[in-house]
Amino acid sequence: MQGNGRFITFEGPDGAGKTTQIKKLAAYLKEKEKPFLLTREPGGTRISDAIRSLILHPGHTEMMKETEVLLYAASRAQHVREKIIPALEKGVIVLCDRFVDASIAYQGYGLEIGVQKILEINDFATGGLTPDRSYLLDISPEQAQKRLIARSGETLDRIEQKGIEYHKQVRYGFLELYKQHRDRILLLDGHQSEEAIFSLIKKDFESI
Ligand SMILES: Nc1ncnc2c1ncn2[C@@H]1O[C@H](COP(=O)(O)OP(=O)(O)O)[C@@H](O)[C@H]1O
Ligand SMILES: Cc1cn([C@H]2C[C@H](O)[C@@H](COP(=O)(O)OP(=O)(O)O)O2)c(=O)[nH]c1=O
Repeated sequence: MQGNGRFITFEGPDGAGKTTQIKKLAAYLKEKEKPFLLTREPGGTRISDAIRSLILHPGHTEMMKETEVLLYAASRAQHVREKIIPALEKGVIVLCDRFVDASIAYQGYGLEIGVQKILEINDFATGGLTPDRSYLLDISPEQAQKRLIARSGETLDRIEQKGIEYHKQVRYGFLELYKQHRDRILLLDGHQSEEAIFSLIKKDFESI
């Protein structure tokens, strides 16, 4: 860990409820007057947000998987150095919607690039920064798809548009990560109610 802050990430397939839960934890910290930073990947800085638009653009169908991996890592490198580490050094609690685990699940497993390659690239990108705690929301691809279509009837981005097989592979990747990092990752069943999930997160957060 860097500095005195705590680095907390939220992970899981699209539609699992990460954004909902991270906002609840942020509201809880605000109420307790604890300094926190709410951020997300890809994004979080001006440069990282520009990279996000490049990656998720629905028209960029010709994007090579190697390009995709490096763009996520480039976005992360900027985010870690410009925003996350300075906040941790000031003792701020950093809540981040997705981090390296997402690259392992989506690109390592989903795009079949392999975990080792993703780890090498991301180790360079992050300088070895690892979350203190990660909340992994698990959900079936079928349920996730229903939620995404219901969510404001928005158009699905380039990743969300990929088929159900890709998303099954991503979910499998996240569950494999959990098996290897039980000390860092708390697995939560995303099919439960928002309140039930948050009470588990709150209880865990208070204990770390
Ligand atoms: N536990 C839950 N049960 C039912 N619907 C949920 C739950 N959590 C989130 N949702 C809804 O599902 C959709 C996706 O949730 P969101 O938090 O945006 O997921 P993510 O950030 O993981 O993609 C939203 O419309 C949200 O209101
Ligand atoms: C951070 C990251 C995200 N992604 C993907 C997952 C999402 O489909 C997309 C955008 O993430 P996100 O903004 O979390 O989308 P959502 O709120 O719908 O869950 O980027 C990767 O494939 N690799 C990564 O390293």
